[in-house]
Amino acid sequence: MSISPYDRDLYRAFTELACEPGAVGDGFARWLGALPEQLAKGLDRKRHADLKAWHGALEKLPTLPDEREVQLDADRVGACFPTGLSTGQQRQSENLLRAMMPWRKGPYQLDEIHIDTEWRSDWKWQRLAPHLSDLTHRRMLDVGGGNGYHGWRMVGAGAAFTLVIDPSPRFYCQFHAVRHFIGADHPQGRNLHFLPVGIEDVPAKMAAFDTVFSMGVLYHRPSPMDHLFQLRDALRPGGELVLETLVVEGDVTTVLMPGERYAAMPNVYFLPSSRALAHWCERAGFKDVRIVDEAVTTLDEQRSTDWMTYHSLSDFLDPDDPRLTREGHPAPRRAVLIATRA
Ligand SMILES: Nc1ncnc2c1ncn2[C@@H]1O[C@H](C[S@+](CC[C@H]([NH3+])C(=O)[O-])CC(=O)[O-])[C@@H](O)[C@H]1O
Repeated sequence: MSISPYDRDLYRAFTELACEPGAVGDGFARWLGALPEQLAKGLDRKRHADLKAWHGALEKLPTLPDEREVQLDADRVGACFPTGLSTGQQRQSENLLRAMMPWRKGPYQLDEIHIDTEWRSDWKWQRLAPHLSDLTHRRMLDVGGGNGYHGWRMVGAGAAFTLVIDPSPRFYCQFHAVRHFIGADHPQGRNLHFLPVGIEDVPAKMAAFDTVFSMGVLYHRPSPMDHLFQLRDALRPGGELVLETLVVEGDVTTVLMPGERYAAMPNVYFLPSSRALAHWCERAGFKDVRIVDEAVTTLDEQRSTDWMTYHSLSDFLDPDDPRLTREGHPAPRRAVLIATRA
């Protein structure tokens, strides 16, 4: 079996974790066995017609100077090079990064290239970060982590091992492009891993992660309680869940199931009130459940940019009443919930 250089550190980290005693070792040993098949399926060029072009762009990124300054915090996520990149390297990098558009999650600063993404993902992090347990030395899983923006913030906050899973092969390529700038051999570059799979591919009853994030995923799941059970089972007892999803206003019994589309998105199933969401989490085996943030998404946080030129939130709202989506539902409102696995 040949392992792509992009996935070498992923295998190395899984192999080390598979040697740990108890549930962690057992869970990662099972997952390690499934990795070749999962990677082959997630990166199957027959299923994803554009993958060849994104992969090609990734492979053409120029070799960068070893000396770099990595920053993974509120001011910037990215790296710069004290010796500078040549104009040719800057231009080539920017063209190749643009070949992976649309860039939805970020922003990133890769030397002088500012990737102004559709979402200000840093604002979401800023809202939830004060409520997290100390991430130092923790083992993290980010389910549906997009191109890895929040994963980099977890590494920046001191997490030991962070795994982003997301079934999008475009996000896999974007992640590795950012990692190329941060440095695959940089201590922080080595701590973040990406697997192009969905939550359904996480082995059953891992009980291995100290913290599990699921942000922007629950409303896409046709069976939200099953999603909560899967998140619970990935956590060790006492581990922390960070759950962010679309909600509606209402009491503990309120839940909206929109029609075929919600804010133009297909595959949106259940939008509970935040109190109903907390109740679901308690029923799923979580304790100390608390809603730490609830806010209507603003047009400054999600918008079209030079790096994501398609329609965005303003196009999905009722032009006469921005409190409603164009389908007549309440406009997107998101809650962040933190809970502990009982
Ligand atoms: N079965 C699945 N399992 C896991 N992930 C999935 C699945 N199906 C789709 N996804 C992925 O879930 C992500 C949802 S976006 C949230 C990104 C980030 N977390 C954010 O909070 O900004 C939604 C939003 O824009 O908020 C996408 O990247 C999908 O590819």
